[in-house]
Amino acid sequence: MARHDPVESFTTGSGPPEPEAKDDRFASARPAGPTIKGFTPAQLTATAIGTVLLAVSLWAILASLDQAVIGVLFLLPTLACACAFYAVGVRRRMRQGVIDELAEVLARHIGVPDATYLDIDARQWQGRGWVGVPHVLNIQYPTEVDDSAPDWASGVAEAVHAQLDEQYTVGRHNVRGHRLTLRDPTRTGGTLTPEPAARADRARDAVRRALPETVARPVPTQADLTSWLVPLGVDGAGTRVGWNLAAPQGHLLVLGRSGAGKRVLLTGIVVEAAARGWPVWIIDHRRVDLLGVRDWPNVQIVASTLDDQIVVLNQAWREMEGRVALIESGSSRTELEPLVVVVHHFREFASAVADAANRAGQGPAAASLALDRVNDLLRHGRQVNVYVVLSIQRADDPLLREENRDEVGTVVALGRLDNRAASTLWSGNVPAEQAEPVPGRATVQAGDGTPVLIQCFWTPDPREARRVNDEQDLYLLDALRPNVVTHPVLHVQRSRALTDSPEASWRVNLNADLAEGYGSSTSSLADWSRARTGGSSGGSAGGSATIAQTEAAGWSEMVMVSQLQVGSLARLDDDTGWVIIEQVEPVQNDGTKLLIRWRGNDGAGSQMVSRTRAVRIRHLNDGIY
Ligand SMILES: Nc1ncnc2c1ncn2[C@@H]1O[C@H](COP(=O)(O)OP(=O)(O)OP(=O)(O)O)[C@@H](O)[C@H]1O
Repeated sequence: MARHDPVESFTTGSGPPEPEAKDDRFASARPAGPTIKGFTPAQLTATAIGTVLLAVSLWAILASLDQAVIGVLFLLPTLACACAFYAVGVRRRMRQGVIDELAEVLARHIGVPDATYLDIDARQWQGRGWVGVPHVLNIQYPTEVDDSAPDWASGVAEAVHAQLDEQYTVGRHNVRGHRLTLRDPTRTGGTLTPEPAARADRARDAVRRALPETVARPVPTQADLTSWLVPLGVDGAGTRVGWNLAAPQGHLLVLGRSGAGKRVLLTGIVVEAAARGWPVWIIDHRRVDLLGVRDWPNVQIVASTLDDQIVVLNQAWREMEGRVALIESGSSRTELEPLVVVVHHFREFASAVADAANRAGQGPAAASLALDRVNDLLRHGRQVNVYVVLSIQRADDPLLREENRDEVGTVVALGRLDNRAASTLWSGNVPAEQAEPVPGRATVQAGDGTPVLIQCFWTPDPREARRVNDEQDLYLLDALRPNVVTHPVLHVQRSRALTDSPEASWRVNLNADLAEGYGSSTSSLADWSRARTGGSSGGSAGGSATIAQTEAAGWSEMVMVSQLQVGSLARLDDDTGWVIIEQVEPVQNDGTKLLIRWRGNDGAGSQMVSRTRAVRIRHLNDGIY
């Protein structure tokens, strides 16, 4: 297995990242206690309840003195007062909610650990319905905050403007007291924060002119293939924007509603990873979205049933644990090649796993298996070069906990996000322009960098391209397909059939393994990965033994069509299935193709196939079928 040297072209460095240093500037800064001016919502609610009780008691006393009518005359205005107290309490709570959200956004913008480090005193609520917006804001921040930049205060005003959709001017910036006062423009002079709508319109027009609607994925050069930067698309200036696995947080999160372009983007990522010779494991919860890459070289498995998906996730986790053990026993991270684990439609997958666990009568720990495993992979995977690509529909999905967001280096949000989701996702660093409703149009943020608008590369679905016989797409796929297959296909190997009961199935899944080839084989996936990385460098003696064992037993492999021979047992495509090759002839006037005549279970046929297409063959003397 090839070692991965650092690649110079990386902007953020490549190769195994060092653990990041923690920001301890605020270690000694005590969070300011929240300052709530006037009555709290709870006090107002208590007053309302007290008033109701008072009114009812008064009425009861008067009624017992045969003065019920006078009692009602007392009761009605007092109840009205109670309602008013209650309504004011509710409004207070809603205003407090607005300020809490603003504090979250500002905490990220200012760079304090969380919202409790800020004290925001919001006053003069006016306009905008019943709740209103504050026209004066006093923001007290910790002394550790670096507010020396000349545009620091106006930057905060802009962040408040983006969150509350109201213009502010900087009323006063008390640098010594670490207090910033923002006011609405009618009360004080000063520079208005620019209107987001106008800013966004200008930026959107510029981007619309610059970004094309379809950009075919460029065929990787030799230099690209040694890089850990996986191209995602192009920005308005035509510069490639990529996912850098070697960045401090290596994983990738893909967000987007139905039809936004997740499948196309994931197909591209799989193709790029496979071209670099990295193994790819796919959990495709919709079952058919990524089926098109099932026969792609180096895509070891596309798990489309829930049972298989559970096994693949579990095995990815075990693989990670195995790699950690290798590192603990002295191996170097640079000996471990990247393993890319794609979890497509994570929300649905996690829910389905929870349902399966409940059906099987398992406890809450089992129900959160998918979530826990993915969290572990996100947290520790990159230390051992196991990288997760997570796709999910909504940016505000509660499955994406804040700490997960910190583990994910690159986020691609396809399509539009609402303001709230955007400010949470981009940590207050909200992009000036929203993605247009064009498939594949996305906002990308790498680390804490500025989010950029890109058009994701178009990568055809190999199955679909074959089905509709789209010549251009087939040509592109031929060029993208790796010529060398470094990782064999895998299948789920279970100890026995899954027919007994949900409980038995659950247990069998947890103990199931992955094995090479389509048939039964003894080598486990974890062994195989380690074997490839440690084989010659002494990383895993057990792994080397596995390869030898596998080769003695024989296994299926991918070859180019030009390598097919008469008598080969080959799988040309999904339609023909496994066939025996009877003849291989050149095609007249087209040196790029070969005419293949074959015979299968359902009869014989012929087809013209590109010489460079990779097809899977099985060796007739290996005895595994
Ligand atoms: N990068 C792109 N360039 C050009 N067209 C694209 C691109 N991405 C997606 N499309 C178009 O949009 C369609 C829908 O894309 P895709 O299937 O990837 O969406 P999706 O987000 O996976 O949807 P779902 O969640 O429903 O599976 C594609 O069939 C394609 O026609």
